[in-house]
Amino acid sequence: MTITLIPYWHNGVQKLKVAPQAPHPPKQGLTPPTFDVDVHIERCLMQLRSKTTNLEKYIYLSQLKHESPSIFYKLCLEHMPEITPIIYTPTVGEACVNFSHIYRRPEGLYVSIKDKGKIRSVLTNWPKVDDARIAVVTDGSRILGLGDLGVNGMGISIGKLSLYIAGAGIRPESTIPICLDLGTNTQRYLDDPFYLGMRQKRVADKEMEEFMDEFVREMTSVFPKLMIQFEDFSTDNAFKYLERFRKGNPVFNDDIQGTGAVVLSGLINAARLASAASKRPLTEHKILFFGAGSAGVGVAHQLMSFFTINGLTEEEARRQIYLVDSQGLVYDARGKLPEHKKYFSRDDYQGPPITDLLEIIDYVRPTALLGLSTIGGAFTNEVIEAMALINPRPIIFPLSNPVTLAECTFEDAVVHTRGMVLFASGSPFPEQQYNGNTLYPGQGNNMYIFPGLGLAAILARVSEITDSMVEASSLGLANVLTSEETALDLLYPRIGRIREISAHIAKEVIRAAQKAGVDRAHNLRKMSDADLLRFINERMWQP
Ligand SMILES: O=C([O-])CC(=O)C(=O)O
Ligand SMILES: [Mg+2]
Repeated sequence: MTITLIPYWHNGVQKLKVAPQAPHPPKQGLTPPTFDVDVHIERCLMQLRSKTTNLEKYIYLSQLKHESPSIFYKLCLEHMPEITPIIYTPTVGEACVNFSHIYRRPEGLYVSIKDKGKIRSVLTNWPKVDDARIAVVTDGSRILGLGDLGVNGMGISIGKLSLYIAGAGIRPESTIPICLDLGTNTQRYLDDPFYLGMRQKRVADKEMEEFMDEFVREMTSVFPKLMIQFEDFSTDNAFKYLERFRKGNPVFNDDIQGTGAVVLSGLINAARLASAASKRPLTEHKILFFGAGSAGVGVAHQLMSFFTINGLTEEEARRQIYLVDSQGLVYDARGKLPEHKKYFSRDDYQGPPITDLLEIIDYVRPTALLGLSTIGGAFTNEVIEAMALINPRPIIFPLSNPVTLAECTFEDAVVHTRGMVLFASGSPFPEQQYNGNTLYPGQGNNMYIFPGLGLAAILARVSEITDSMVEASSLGLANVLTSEETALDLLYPRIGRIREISAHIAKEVIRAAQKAGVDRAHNLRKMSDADLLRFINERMWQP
């Protein structure tokens, strides 16, 4: 027997290890005579395409993932644009709504309010405690724009982690999808005999707080190398628990910070393209937020920090931002406001309340209109035309998920701006033909950010995730476009390049972590950028 040595990196030092022996060929007769993996990927694709509904496709893929993770992830990587909308937004939304009906087998970890006081004993039941590096945790209270889905929210934790594995090469056994069952206020589920969660209303704030304190304390103790991504908590709790736990723990909130980073990145590239006509840098744009929940306010804060880094005072930066919520323009004289909206409330408007979006556009004259309202179709043709009337290249981002809740379609945005729109949505839309040109919609979804950010957090073993790291992920994404992509007016890179994109983002985030002094893998500090990038690529799991 010959022994082959292969080089690898450990703590920044190149070492050698014995190459694994080729697996024994399958015993003759137990597989078909001419089985071939590459042909099998095509076979799976053919089987997938034969399903007539998206939900059936979702079920097919989750069975495939269970039976053969390597084939599943190979399929994902080779056909990212086709697979992503099934395992993730928008189909994952439908899968969550129906989760208790399509349920096949346990996947992930359920921690319920009845475990309060003994959460540790639930966490230690996880079969791969030592491998755990990343958990996506939801309480199901605001799944995409679909509202309180209770324990059915598990589907979103599973979907996000599939993208971590496919998009950033996190090892499958390092991931833990978690759903916290704190009850649900959705009566339809409480009445549903198939519903898999506790049949009770959501617990009161104080009880949730005690539960969350115990949960995070035990998570960091049972899984000391774990990063936690909070996902789809209702707005108040999203802000509250991010602030409560982010100091000294590697936690981040995908809806506030991930969405903030991805939208900033799209705005940077949109402003670059728009400036050819308007000569206006992003810092001079006026941004109107239609929707003031966790995502809207998260994006507004991300934008603020970009503005101030680029020379505006805090006051100047704040003046560029206008929030609209369900009661119209957010301004001081309107009366009491929830905490997360106060900072952006306008003091230069005295009333009366303006609720009509067209009137608000007329008053603000925004250069960019961002939809984070979960009100499908809120950007009517008149709204789109109004934006086109005041901007040569209007920036219109209907970001609500899933696709049915998008504020407008790409087609409407193209037609009513005569092809001039700079567009990104949260969920995917098909490209459009206009005047003989193909126009491409951007997908401003946090899926571009979290895989690379999480990979960086794991590799650099960070003690916390700073604003500067989130900012670095955003700028990293904005700068990763190829010249071919820029020439096509794309705002985001093609999703098929996700591994390359994630590696680049991870490098930028690790550098930011080092600057902030929150990295614990000090050996990465002395690597050159090229070595760090190679190290990141080598660490990615390959199906
Ligand atoms: O999951 C997605 O597609 C993006 C997201 O975080 C959300 O909409 O809550
Ligand atoms: Mg989310």
